[in-house]
Amino acid sequence: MLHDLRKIDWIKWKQASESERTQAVKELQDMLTAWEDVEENREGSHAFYSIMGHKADFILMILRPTIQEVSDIELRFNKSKFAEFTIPSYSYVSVVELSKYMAKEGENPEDNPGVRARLKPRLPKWEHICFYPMDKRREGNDNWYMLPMDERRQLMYEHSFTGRKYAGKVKQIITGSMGLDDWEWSVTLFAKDMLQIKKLIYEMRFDVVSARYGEFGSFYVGNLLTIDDIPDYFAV
Ligand code: VOV
Repeated sequence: MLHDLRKIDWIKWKQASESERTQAVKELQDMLTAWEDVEENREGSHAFYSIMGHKADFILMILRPTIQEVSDIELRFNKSKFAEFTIPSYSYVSVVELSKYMAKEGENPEDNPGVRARLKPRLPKWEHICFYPMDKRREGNDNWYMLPMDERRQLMYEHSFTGRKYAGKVKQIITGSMGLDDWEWSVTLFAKDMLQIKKLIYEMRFDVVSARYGEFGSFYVGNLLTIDDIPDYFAV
């Protein structure tokens, strides 16, 4: 998975001719339409959201079965007319992975339909997004990686208990990035009501796994941008 966060160079955008802007918007819409087909065929997924605040103007998330496919999309995106008006502000590379805590002994995970669906997630097109990277702490007595497996499993169970209270309200996509990027996981949350994200994260702060062992990077939050919303969003 690639999280690609960029700013729009609004000055350049406003200075461009009407026909250049139209071409750029159309190229973006065409790319999103092509990715929707990929998603329909269950060969990947994507998300496109505007981002609030100074850290970025939009986030593009791309999920594909192989890293080469993700790279190709990034390259094609960079070569588009639309990308000429963007300035990279953050990016994150990670991979969908199966839990070591929930695995059932003796079961081939590929035989479990729930597991197969987990390996090929379809990002929900809910109104709001929240993305941040995180680590598990390794400091003095608070070293997650020195805890016995049973204790970690119990703490993760408590974590999932809090999370499950938000079923239908917040959907989480946790992807692993050890060895791939600067933090250990990316956390991406989707919600129909942004306040549910805030409530969930607040409640989780009291779970030992977050209170004692969680370390967090910058938070990015924003709103869904559909293909039909795009012309209005970029109208100047
Ligand atoms: C909708 C909320 C929600 C739910 C239901 C949920 C459930 C679960 C389950 C069942 C599991 C374990 C198995 C697996 O699926 O991997 C996890 C795992 C994980 N989680 Fe989670 N999580 C949520 C939400 C959720 C949030 C908001 C965060 C950020 C923490 C915070 O304080 O800001 C988070 C983090 C993680 C991480 C980093 C891992 C991997 C830990 C590892 O050491 O491997 N998570 N999570």
